[in-house]
Amino acid sequence: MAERTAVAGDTGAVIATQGLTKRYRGGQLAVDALDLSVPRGSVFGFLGPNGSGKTTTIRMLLGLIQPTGGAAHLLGEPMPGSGRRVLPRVGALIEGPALYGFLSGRANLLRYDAADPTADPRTRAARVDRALERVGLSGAAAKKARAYSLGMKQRLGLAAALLQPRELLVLDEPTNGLDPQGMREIRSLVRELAEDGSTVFLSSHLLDEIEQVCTHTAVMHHGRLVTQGTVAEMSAGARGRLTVTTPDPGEAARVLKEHGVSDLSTAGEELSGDPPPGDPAELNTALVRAGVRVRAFGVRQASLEDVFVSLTGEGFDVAG
Ligand SMILES: Nc1ncnc2c1ncn2[C@@H]1O[C@H](COP(=O)(O)OP(=O)(O)OP(=O)(O)O)[C@@H](O)[C@H]1O
Repeated sequence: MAERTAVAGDTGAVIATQGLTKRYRGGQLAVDALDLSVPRGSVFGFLGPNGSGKTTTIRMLLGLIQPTGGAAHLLGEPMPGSGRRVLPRVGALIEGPALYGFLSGRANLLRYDAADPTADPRTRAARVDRALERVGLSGAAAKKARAYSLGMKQRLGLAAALLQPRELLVLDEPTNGLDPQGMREIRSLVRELAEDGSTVFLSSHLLDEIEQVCTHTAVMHHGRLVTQGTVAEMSAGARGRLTVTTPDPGEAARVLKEHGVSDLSTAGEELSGDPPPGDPAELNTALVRAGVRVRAFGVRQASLEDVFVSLTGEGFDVAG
């Protein structure tokens, strides 16, 4: 789990929404009264199952679609009204980068840079080379983009977002469709970018990705914000899962139930359940006193999945 925290002494939110709402024309309420606050310097994971409203939120934040209600501020400025002024300070990667397959990686970036009226043409080549280097594509810069793997394309998209220094990076499912190696590369790049001082806001439907990379998270469910805060606080706030390994599972289950353990399940010699508040050592003592032979006893730290399940009463269904 990431241990980094937001930059000390600077609590300004780089993204703030108040009651942000989107109802699509067909009547679908995709985002429902969202109050989001993304601290400067955080790696903020916007987590939710498929269809929970993440992309819709990002599109509203970047001024790509109009909200039906509420307000959004990006870097302290109202959106979409201040888009022209704010968006040059924001790098974005949404729904896969738009690339020309017949051009090399470098030529693609040169085009991106040329489309930016604030970019000095005299320093263009150096900027492009630096961005390629940043994402580890210098060696493949002359290759046509259509020959790139999905991970390389994603990195090229990130390079485009990094041509200028950015205060905020907004990445919509940046590891979607990547193999484990590609995912690792993108995740370590995200960490590096954050270490260099950018705030990174990334959406994901992968719980472990958020746990590995992010300092903060907001959890969405059916268009509503379920919770937000630091990843560490959130996991600490939820009670972990108790597991006991014993050759006497029947007797163990009886004792654990009697001592307030709920949602018990047994698989062979292993039992698991939600422990009651208090010191779990008491449960172990009770088992031993009752003559249960305990081979292993532990409380696994709560994961974000436990938090999600406890707050929504539903499993975290990524296909949902
Ligand atoms: N253009 C649209 N018109 C109507 N409904 C839409 C439109 N775009 C998205 N929706 C619906 O709004 C809800 C939220 O979708 P959204 O794409 O924001 O979710 P998501 O969390 O980003 O999911 P995914 O990861 O699958 O993209 C879904 O029920 C989706 O079907």
